[in-house]
Amino acid sequence: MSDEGYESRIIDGKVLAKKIEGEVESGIKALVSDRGVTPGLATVLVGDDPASKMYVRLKHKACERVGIRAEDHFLPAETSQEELISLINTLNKDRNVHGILLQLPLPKHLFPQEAMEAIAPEKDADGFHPYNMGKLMIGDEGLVPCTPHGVIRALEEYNVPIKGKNVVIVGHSNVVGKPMAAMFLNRNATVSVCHVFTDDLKKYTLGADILVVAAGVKHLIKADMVKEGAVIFDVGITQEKDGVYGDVDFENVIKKAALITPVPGGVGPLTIAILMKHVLNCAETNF
Ligand SMILES: Nc1nc(=O)c2c([nH]1)NC[C@@H]1CN(c3ccc(C(=O)N[C@@H](CCC(=O)O)C(=O)O)cc3)C=[N+]21
Repeated sequence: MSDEGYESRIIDGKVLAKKIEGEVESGIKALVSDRGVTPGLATVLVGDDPASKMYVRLKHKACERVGIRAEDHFLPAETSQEELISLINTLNKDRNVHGILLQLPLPKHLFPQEAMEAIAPEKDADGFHPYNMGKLMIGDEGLVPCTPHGVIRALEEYNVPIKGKNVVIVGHSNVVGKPMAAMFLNRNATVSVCHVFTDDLKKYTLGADILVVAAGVKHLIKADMVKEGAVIFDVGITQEKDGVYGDVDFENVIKKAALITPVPGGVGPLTIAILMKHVLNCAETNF
């Protein structure tokens, strides 16, 4: 690696996202011409949190690029659980809606778990429904969460072996850490999941051949915490006035990493491209 510049160590999420979106676009063209079906994604946003609004907008723009019909359902912050479930039931029955995305987090008075369970499992583009999560857990990967799916796709793209490798995941959320661990276990990696209560984080991260960090703590991972030659995915996003920061101290950690994702321009665009792929998959299997 010493004769290569740092550039080559960077996993460019935008480039990979473009490739995936190209595949999705072709798949959609085929579906439209073979069956006359245009995939549809319904996004549901409750309340007007600016970050959530931006993420939903990014997803709609991606839909436009690949040829997915996107509908935007905006509910005011004071919406009741019953009203939210009622909208989801309507979308479940709508034959032109193949994927449903309930943007998280929800306002505090609502129950996200119950709302996600209301989504028809076959329309669960996010892969958050307990049915899809359960299938993932037993090694039957259908609709899986987009970010972990994107990480696996990137490893495949760069021919990084997984079987028998030491994988360390920092963060045990239902949306990233837990499904990520299941996907690596399904591929026979040795998996450690660290989180806020982990006693000595560095002890684990130093042993990682593949490190996935999804803690939401700016620059949590420093250069002295990673192994030389590690492959590192930074899932964190901390928005500050002067910019967006990841969970990894990129400038310094890149010197030791074989491959690393930047923030922004890494896992984020990849996640959105995979979401597009899932909507296509939903439309292909359920029209
Ligand atoms: N049901 C649900 N599904 C989600 O997939 C979901 C969600 N809720 N809630 C919030 C998180 C966050 N998320 C992001 C996706 C893309 C970028 C992304 O593409 N970011 C760009 C721009 C970053 C910036 O400028 O702030 C980048 O990283 O380059 C970021 C964040 C999806 N989420």
